[in-house]
Amino acid sequence: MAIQKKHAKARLDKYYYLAKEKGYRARAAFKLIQLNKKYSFLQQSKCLIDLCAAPGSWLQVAAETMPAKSLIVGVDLSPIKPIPKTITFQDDITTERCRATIRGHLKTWKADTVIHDGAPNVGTAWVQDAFSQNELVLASLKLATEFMAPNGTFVTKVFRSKDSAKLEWIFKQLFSRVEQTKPPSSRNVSAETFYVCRGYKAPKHMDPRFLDSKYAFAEVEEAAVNMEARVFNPEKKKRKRDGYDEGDWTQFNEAAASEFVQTPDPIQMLGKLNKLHFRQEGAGDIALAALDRLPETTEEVRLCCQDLKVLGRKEFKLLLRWRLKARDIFGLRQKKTTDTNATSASTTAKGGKSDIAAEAGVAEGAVGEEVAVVESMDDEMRMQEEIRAMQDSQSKLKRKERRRENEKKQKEITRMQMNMTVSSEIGLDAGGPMGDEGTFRMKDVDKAGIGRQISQGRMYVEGEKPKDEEQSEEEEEDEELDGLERELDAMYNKYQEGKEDRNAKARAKRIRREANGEDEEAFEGFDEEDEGAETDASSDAGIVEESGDEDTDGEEAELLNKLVPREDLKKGQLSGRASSFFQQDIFQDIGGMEDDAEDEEVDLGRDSGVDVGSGSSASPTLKTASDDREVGEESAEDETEYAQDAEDSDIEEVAGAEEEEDWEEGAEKPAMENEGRPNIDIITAEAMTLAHALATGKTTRAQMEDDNFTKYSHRDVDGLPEWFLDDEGQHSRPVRPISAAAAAAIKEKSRALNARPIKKVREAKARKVLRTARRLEKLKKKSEGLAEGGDEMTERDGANKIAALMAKAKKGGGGKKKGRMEVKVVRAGGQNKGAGRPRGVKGKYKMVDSRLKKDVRGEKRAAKKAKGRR
Ligand SMILES: C[S@@+](CC[C@H](N)C(=O)[O-])C[C@H]1O[C@@H](n2cnc3c(N)ncnc32)[C@H](O)[C@@H]1O
Repeated sequence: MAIQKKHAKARLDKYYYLAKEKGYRARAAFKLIQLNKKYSFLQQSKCLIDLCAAPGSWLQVAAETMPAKSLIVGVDLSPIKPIPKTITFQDDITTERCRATIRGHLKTWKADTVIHDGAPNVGTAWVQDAFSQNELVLASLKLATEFMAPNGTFVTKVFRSKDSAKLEWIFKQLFSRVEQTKPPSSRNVSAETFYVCRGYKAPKHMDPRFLDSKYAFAEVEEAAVNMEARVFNPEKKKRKRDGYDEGDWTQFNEAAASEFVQTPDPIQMLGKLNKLHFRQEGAGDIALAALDRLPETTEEVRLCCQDLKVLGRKEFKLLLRWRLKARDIFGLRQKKTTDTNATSASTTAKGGKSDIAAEAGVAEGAVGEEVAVVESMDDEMRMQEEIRAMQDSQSKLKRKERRRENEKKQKEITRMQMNMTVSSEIGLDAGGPMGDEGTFRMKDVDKAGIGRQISQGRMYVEGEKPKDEEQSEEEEEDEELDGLERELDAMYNKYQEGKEDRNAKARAKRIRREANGEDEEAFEGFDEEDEGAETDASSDAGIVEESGDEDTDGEEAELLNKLVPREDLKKGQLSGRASSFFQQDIFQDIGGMEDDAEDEEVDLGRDSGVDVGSGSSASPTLKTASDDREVGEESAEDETEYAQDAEDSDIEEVAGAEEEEDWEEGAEKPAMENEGRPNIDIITAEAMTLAHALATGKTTRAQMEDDNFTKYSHRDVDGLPEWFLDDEGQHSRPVRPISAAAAAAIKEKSRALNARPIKKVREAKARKVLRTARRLEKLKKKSEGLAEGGDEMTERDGANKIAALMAKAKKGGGGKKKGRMEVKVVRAGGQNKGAGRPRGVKGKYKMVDSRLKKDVRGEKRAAKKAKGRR
């Protein structure tokens, strides 16, 4: 009972209270108000019928919105208390009697609007409810078609269910504009939705079965069946393609993989579903069986189908590519040129070979409702079709593999050209470019003509040199693949957009990624991201490339080109991330950094503010990467935080620009230095560790340079797809060791940042400082005046006055504000017994009694004890 009460209470939302306040009989009034706000049908109506109108809130809204002297008729199973300007009666809208009564009230009039908010009386199961609600809708539509004027508007509530699509189809036959909408006042948890059907076509003749629930719901499905397929084979079997089963409102949705192959909108499907399955539920599911047997349906594909929600770009493309292949094989895809496919398409059209193939005519580009049919077909022909398709796919696969192999080898050669690798696997024999000593000689390459091939962007291994036809075919295929790649990219972006529409988190993630992406690009050409950050940081810490260094040759100069003095960084030679990082106000006015640039490397550690000696040992131990992963992650997070802070500070700068100008001499500016040292804990823990190691001689610069040559140093990014680079950027990066001291410093820095007051507080404080400075300035002028006016007052009087003024100004007084009035504490009891002001007490007073005092003290003691125990 209690639970029920709570539930009922929870339903009392703002619309309930609003309805009460406005005098509407039900909160439902707001649904009509909101619908009318969107479609403005009431203002233009002179005659309205409200079907299922009790208790009458829609009638109330209609009466107050429609023009004066309009005819408004309302009917309901339940009695409706009289409403001014309306006619109401009690009846069942599905009966003939109700129809006759309406006719009696309307006489010769025709309704401009028919509204229906009927709901079957609750208590039955949901499915049952939905069905009778749909019946009610049909009954109301039937009345509407009888009493509505051409071009009239019909508004009805529909519960979302399998049949709502059928209802929509019926509406669309009778009205020129049909829109489905859910007004904000309709609870989200409710399955109800509203259809606003405008422009009644008023057909002269209508089959009575059209609006009969017994036929109507079945007929719609029939009507939507693919007409072409029906011509070929009148014996058709309907396939369940109209969404999910009724009442299936679960979060987990799956569909047969064959449906994914057949759907004209794979993106929507991937976005909606959790899983694609290969379960063959009936013997008739030949499509699924054939798909399951395809060699293209690899383990990887199956794995991707298992959980669609975790698909990344790569997997997403894999599935789409697989779908396209399957569609090719089953003849579902209309290929542009090749004869084979043209033949396949024509045979499909003529004979309807496989069940999927039969759908080819429906599949691509079909808009709206698509109901597929399973054709009966000759088994042998189907087998032949499948065999042929498989053979096609096999030969294609072989060609592709061959090409891939060639590309691999071509890459291998390019790498060799760059002296990156000495490979014996590139399939080049003794006459090849490998010299006697195993060194690679470009001259030999040229002799073999390989160079020319490379420059042409293609490399074939001897003995495999393709014929001209094959080459052109491959080129064609290349182009097609490029196109496909672009198409897949576009599809993936569309899918991501859809995901972002649904999910704010995904949106935020993308924005963050985009922001970071820009910066990552800035690091391209050097090593990878982290190393870039490291060197940036190092340069900030004052690591300077000594121009005349013997060790530094051209290559090293390139490698170290990020180790530039801070002034250069300031001049805008920073990477995107670094510059946004250094825009933080924390970096402004940092003294000593310029000096650092001229200092020896060894000064680094000291200047960096890394407490070299802190910790138990004089030289802090370098922890292993895995030990410090957490810290590393934290520092990465910190960086993002900084980047965001940098943005914030930009905004603040704009906001505070005026105040900045107001800074006066002598006014206290926020300290930018940390106990005289520059706050260089701005850099990452990794960079700190590095600087520290350099400062303490744990590593040398040469060693550092060597360390920069890692497998991440030179990435061959040419021709690599974007998704791959995305993944690489995210996961393939070196993990550098971080010292305990650096980790501690970074943690401390985070703590300091977190402890920073919020912008508003900082602004308020700055304003206060500014005000004080202004007051002091004013006072200075005043005191000068006083000192000069020595005739009237003695020197001492003048000094006293100035001192008093100064004290007042510092206290913040001097304005109109009065000082706080003192509150006198009076002990209750004794002569202060009884009500009223105690004798001899003036101004504000507070009565305390000893008991209360003791109680308060006792409570405090107890709380302290409890805290101590914890
Ligand atoms: C949600 S209420 C309507 C509220 C109404 N629009 C208002 O603003 O006050 C649904 C109404 O449909 C009525 N109803 C259900 N089946 C009906 C039927 N067969 N004939 C007439 N009214 C029916 C119920 O009696 C109920 O009052």
